[in-house]
Amino acid sequence: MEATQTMQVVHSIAELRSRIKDFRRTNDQTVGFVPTMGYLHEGHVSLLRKARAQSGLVVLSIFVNPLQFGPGEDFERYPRNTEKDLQLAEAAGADLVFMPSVAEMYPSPTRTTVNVTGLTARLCGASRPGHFDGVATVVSKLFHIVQPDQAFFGLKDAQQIAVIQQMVLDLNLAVEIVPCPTLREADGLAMSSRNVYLSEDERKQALVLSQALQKARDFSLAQASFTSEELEELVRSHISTASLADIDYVEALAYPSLEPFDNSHHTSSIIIALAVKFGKTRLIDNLILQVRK
Ligand SMILES: Nc1ncnc2c1ncn2[C@@H]1O[C@H](COP(=O)(O)OP(=O)(O)OP(=O)(O)O)[C@@H](O)[C@H]1O
Ligand SMILES: CC(C)(CO)[C@@H](O)C(=O)[O-]
Ligand code: BAL
Repeated sequence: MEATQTMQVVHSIAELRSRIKDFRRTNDQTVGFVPTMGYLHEGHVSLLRKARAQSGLVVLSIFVNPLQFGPGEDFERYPRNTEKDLQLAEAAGADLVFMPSVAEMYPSPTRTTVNVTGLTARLCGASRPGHFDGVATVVSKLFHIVQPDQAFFGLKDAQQIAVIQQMVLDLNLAVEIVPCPTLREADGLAMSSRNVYLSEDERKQALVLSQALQKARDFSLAQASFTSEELEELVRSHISTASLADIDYVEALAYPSLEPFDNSHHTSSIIIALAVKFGKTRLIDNLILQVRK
């Protein structure tokens, strides 16, 4: 297959494998992979563009993975728009789109799961028990199916990247994980498929998230050193100015170890990660600071 051919959509694992095999037989270029849950926005498009620039074949997956949703979460109502997704994917240069059904990915109750310990103890791992088992399991399956040289992930899900990097290391998977920056709306809100759930008021108030992180960045630049508590308090107090915000967590940790730190002098990279609910909508965002020594 030539990278310039029109984009192809496949639903079965066997067909995807056969197309990638054909590409590998006739090419020595790399395969780049962008896993998503669909309802694509510019954040996803930026991952596809990066994959396009670096790979001979660009594979996109669209699969809302039931294994990573807990009871009472939004699996059934997760937004879907296949027609628009395919238009955006083609414009961004995807070659192959893999859209399996749940039955194709999980033909029988799965008895094998991938559990990354330690890194999943805090943040979304603590708030969404089992979530990262679902993510690591489906990403591991997708990596085995696609066998990409590189896989592109957004830093909006920074804990997810740390977990997947650890899984790749521990299981000797032959794929390079490429972390990509968070794309934001013009006013600063991190792009997310779930933003569509927000009411007009919630959307306005959700701005406090990126503002709070910006305040934390300014504070960190103005201080010779600081503690995690100082950063967390600053972020929490700004978010609390929004009456509709219900904080799930705000945590400052070393990154990518996701271990607590006392004083910024002791670590080189710090994440301030947050999850906040507006009504039924849970949004995440984060900021990664490189600490001056
Ligand atoms: N704003 C963004 N900028 C860059 N990458 C992003 C952004 N939002 C999501 N991604 C990345 O796109 C990939 C697929 O994510 P996903 O389909 O869950 O989208 P999402 O918008 O994060 O959805 P949701 O917020 O509902 O979980 C992940 O690697 C994710 O980190
Ligand atoms: C990586 C992923 C596609 C696995 O379902 C999902 O967690 C996501 O969209 O970030
Ligand atoms: N981007 C993370 C997918 C989820 O929230 O399940």
